[in-house]
Amino acid sequence: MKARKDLDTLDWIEAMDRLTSAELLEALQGWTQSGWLRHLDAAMARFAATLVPDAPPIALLCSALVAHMESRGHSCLLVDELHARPHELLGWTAEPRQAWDALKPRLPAALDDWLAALRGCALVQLAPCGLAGPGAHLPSAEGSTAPLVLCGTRLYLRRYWAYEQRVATQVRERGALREAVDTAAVKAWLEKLFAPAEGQKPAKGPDWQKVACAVALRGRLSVITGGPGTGKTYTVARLLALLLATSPAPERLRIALAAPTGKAAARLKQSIESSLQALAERLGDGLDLAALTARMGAARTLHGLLGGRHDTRRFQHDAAHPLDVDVLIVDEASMVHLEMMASLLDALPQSARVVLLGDKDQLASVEAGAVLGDLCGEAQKGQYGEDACAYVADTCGEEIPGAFRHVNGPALAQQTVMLRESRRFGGPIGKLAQAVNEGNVAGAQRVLRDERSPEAAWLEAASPAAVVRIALEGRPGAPGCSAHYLHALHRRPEGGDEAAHAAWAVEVLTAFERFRVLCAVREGDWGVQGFNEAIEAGLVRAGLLKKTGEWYEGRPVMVTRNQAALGVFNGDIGIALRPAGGGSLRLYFLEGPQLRSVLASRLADVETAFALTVHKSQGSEFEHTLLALPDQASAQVLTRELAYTGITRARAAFTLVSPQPGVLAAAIERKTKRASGLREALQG
Ligand SMILES: Nc1ncnc2c1ncn2[C@@H]1O[C@H](COP(=O)(O)OP(=O)(O)OP(=O)(O)O)[C@@H](O)[C@H]1O
Repeated sequence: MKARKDLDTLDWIEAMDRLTSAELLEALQGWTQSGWLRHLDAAMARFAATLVPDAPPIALLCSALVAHMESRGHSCLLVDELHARPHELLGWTAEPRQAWDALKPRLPAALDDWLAALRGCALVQLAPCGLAGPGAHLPSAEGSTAPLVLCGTRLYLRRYWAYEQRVATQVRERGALREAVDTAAVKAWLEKLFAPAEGQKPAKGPDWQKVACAVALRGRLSVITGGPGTGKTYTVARLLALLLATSPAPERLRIALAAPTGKAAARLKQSIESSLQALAERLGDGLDLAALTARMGAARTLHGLLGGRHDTRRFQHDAAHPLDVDVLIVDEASMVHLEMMASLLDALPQSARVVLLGDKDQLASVEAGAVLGDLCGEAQKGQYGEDACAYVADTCGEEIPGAFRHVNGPALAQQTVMLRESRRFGGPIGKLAQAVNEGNVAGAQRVLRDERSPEAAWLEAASPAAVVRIALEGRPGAPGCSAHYLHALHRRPEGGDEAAHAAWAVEVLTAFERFRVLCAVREGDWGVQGFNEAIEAGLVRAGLLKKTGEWYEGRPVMVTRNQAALGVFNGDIGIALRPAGGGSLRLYFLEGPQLRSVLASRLADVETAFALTVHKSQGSEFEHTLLALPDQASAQVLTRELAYTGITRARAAFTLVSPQPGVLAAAIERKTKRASGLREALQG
């Protein structure tokens, strides 16, 4: 009896000490003021408390943290991870870690209690794990307005759960649709399209490019992944030719090209066009590839393609107003976030084919989701089933090796092909990228320290001043630096000759594209802002730039907001120049070979672009890329994907600059894991 009484007392003391909702909201407010959470995160918890006044504190805490995790790119909050490893999940060290540790004893101790509290709370709707089933992917279908959705131990903001369900449904349905294929005709065409050029050795093992082409031909959705220079666009150009050759009504084939940024879209178009041109020269009159090129039209940003409207998440094109296309090619798919992918797939007519191209190992989108990574997580292994192997044998005359076969391979794996041989990188940069990608720290360090290969170099214990020096003077053995485009700028033609002026502007812009400083972070001496100021000041000191105000001739800028009316998009990079014959500064952009300009004073949302974040550099390449890795960046920033993406922006030379050698190892060892239920939803 006494023991019972003691227990009651303990329970009572424990209950007295339990955190109240008011205390939790106050703690969140404090965390916001300390900069550990965003204001929006704490506001989410307050909103939840208003919506459901008796919501338990753990539900309010999770409301704030699910919003916080979304801002860090996660589609959901892993409640079990939060319970078991809160510091790692939140990336909190020192002070915030102590704040969490002080709060934790006042929360229920067991994960089951957390989950029970969430399940019993009116803020939370329960959903099955995996794909919720027909109709259930529409949030309104359940008539619930709960702002959170719990699937097992994954807690979502309702919107993100709905996006994930929409993407999974679309991918599974489209991935299973097969087009009728005349295998004999396709085989004959593939042989022509992929015939090795004179003197070229045939591919060792299966020609994955050919396989990718055949696979994409028979499905309504396919994924072609591979590192830089593995021939993704080369392959897709051949797919378009194959579609033209085998379509019953080729003259009516509507093809659209798109990418997340304007720059990537322009590059895709240029690359496909040059591939088609080379192919046309080789094939002669057999196929009217010139007509195909003409019909492709401009490559668009995904935002532009879908008809993005100002200040709304909705697009002109959606399930009710689908896109007018038969074939959609989307490049740089690793940059496509979950919400955009849901909108894109919704807006595709059932009859259309979509081909996603991208490098699954690159940084995922800035916004939440890691869709390409989730779609082709197992691409390395192939996992082709009997039917796919037979189809490949019939159309490509290729035997898929046993290592890439699987009796029960996932459905999407049958429509996914990984290209494995880089045609661009063979030397040190390729080796370095591979070592980083494989998590091989010693291998990466060896390449960077090998003085016999100046293509890749490492200033291991340097200061930010070393970066500025290279930007100004270059590095021996590496082409390009920031000063070079200014030498071009000073060769400005006299007079008002428009053609001479345009040729000069192209020369300046092209020279600028040869070199770039890439940073892991935005702020501080090692960040984009610090380097932009320091490089600009250095160029002024060297007499190469005259800074006459915010806008000055030669200022390179990146657009930071879409301004469709002006034809400029987030991520576009231009240089301020005076027009032919003088006048107000205009911002000149190069899209492929096309030059265009906008009055500089009309552009408010821009920033100087001597240095960029690695994120913003995706979809671009520079002859010489300098990657500056600080040691003070938060753990989430310095990752393997960041290092790999930075390195693979380099075409001919790569320079790594770090304040101490350990930074590289730390980055390589930290592989990003974005919380998402997409892989599971695609399978279940
Ligand atoms: N099978 C091949 N035979 C000959 N040349 C090839 C082949 N595949 C690709 N190439 C060439 O290799 C280069 C890289 O190809 P491509 O641009 O298609 O690669 P990618 O994967 O799209 O690269 P990135 O990711 O950088 O855009 C191009 O010059 C292309 O013409």
